[in-house]
Parts: sequence; C-alpha cells; structure tokens
Amino acid sequence: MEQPAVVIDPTREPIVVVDGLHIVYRVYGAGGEKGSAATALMRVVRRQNRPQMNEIHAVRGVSFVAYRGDAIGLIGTNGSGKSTLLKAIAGLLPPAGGGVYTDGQPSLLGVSAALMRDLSGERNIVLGCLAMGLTPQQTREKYDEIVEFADLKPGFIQYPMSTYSSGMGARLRFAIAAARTHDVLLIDEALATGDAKFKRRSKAKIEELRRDAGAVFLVAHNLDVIEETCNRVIWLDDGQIRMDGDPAEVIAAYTEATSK
Ligand SMILES: Nc1ncnc2c1ncn2[C@@H]1O[C@H](COP(=O)(O)OP(=O)(O)OP(=O)(O)O)[C@@H](O)[C@H]1O
Repeated sequence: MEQPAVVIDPTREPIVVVDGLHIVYRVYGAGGEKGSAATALMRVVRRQNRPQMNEIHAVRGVSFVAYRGDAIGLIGTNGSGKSTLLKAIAGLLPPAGGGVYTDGQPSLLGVSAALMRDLSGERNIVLGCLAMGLTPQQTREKYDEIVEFADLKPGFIQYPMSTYSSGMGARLRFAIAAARTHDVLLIDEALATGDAKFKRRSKAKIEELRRDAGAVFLVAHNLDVIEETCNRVIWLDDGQIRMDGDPAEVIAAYTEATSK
C-alpha cells in the first residue's frame, strides 16, 4: 500500500517531519519455517554456519508532520513498529528509504543510556544531568527537584539503581529527563510501570514539557494514559500508519479493530 506524501501546514511550525520513512533490520535466521527443537539441534550438531540473512521491514513508508506543542501518542499491536519509529526519530537507526527531519535535538527519554545500574540514584542524577548537557551549577540547582519528583522510598536515592524495582527506575529516569526542556522528547513506555499517583504527576509534567518543548512523542500500551496526555494519536499497523488524528477517535477505532 502506497502511503501519501507528506504535507506541511504552512500556518504551524513543523518540529519533526517524517517523509516516506522505511526502516529495515537485518537479522540472521533461517526464516520462513516455524522452527523446531530438532532442526535447531541438527544445526548445532552439524556445525552449520549461521543461517542466511533476513530482512525485517519494520517501518514501511511512514509520513507525518509533528508541530510545535504536539504531544503525539503512538499506539499499535506488539511489533507494529512503535519503538522502531521512535528510535528512527531519535536518529539511532538509519533509514532504508525516506527520511526524518527534526528542528532541534531529539532526546529518547534523555538519559537512560547514560545511567549506571551499579551507581546510586544520587550519582546517576548527576551523571544524567551532565549527560544531557547541564552544567554542574545547573545540576546542583535541579537536584532537589529531581529527587522530589522521583519520590522514591526513603533512603533509596543512596542505593545503587540495581536495587530499584522497574517502576522505581522508570520514575528516576523520567524525573531526570524531565529536568531539562527538550526540543523533541521521545518517551517509550516510561509511564507504564509507574503507579497511579506517579502517572498523574507525569501527566502534569508532560504538559509542562509540552509548553516548553517542541514536540513530545509517547509510546504506551495503556490507552488511558495516551488519551489523557496526548492531543494527537498515530495508530501504527504492521509498520504503516493506519490512522492519525484526534485521540478519542483513533483509540475508539483501534479498540474496535483489536477487540475482534
Ligand atoms: N533490534 C532488532 N532487530 C531486528 N528486528 C527488530 C529489532 N527491533 C525490532 N525488530 C522487529 O521490528 C518490528 C517492529 O518492532 P518494534 O519493537 O518497533 O514494535 P513495537 O510496536 O514497539 O512493539 P511492542 O508493542 O511489542 O513494543 C518487529 O517485527 C520486530 O520483530
């Protein structure tokens, strides 16, 4: 299916333009067949070489424009290409076709790559802030706000991050990322692990970021979070845009289609 070419609204300020984007992963695998223990074992016993290379066409001709102030929710079934699209917008995956143009620096929830599991929350805050380009002075100024926003159990900020539950880790990462304004903020499932109270506060924080930031993208399986937080939703289906528009309408159509 050919996807339509990208059209830019001249009355609004475009922040991210995705134009006919294709992303292809190259993987080694036998491909085609379903695979069984016997065939896998035979491959090992016979010391067969790695099976041939296959291509997974994860994003297939996606085009859209995100404007200043947009908070866009990406929804779709598992494997529909949501995370791949976010990574491509962040510039972490080379397009196999088409392109992504951004005004400013995209941050994929800022700092997760820079955080170290063996270091304490405290040290990770400093590390994360510096990694996002804050000065030591700015880091000191933001420190208390981050600790307060993450709202971890007492004492945990001094423990290594490896002792945190996944929800606690997500809170701290989000709190660090939110300490800076981002031109384009990409959030992948960050809110999925937080509890109800944290989700409420994150929603308020995302609204604040939206005011200052260029555009915010959010991937989540929790449709309520998307509907409450975003002003626009893109439904990805098998690497293509199935629908793009008002959150309530897109979510209703998606729920209808996936409930069958
Ligand atoms: N690193 C990778 N190497 C090879 N294939 C990948 C890789 N990451 C994703 N894929 C494939 O690309 C397709 C899209 O995956 P992606 O993770 O973007 O989907 P998603 O919509 O984010 O899924 P989920 O809802 O499960 O998080 C899938 O077919 C997946 O198997």
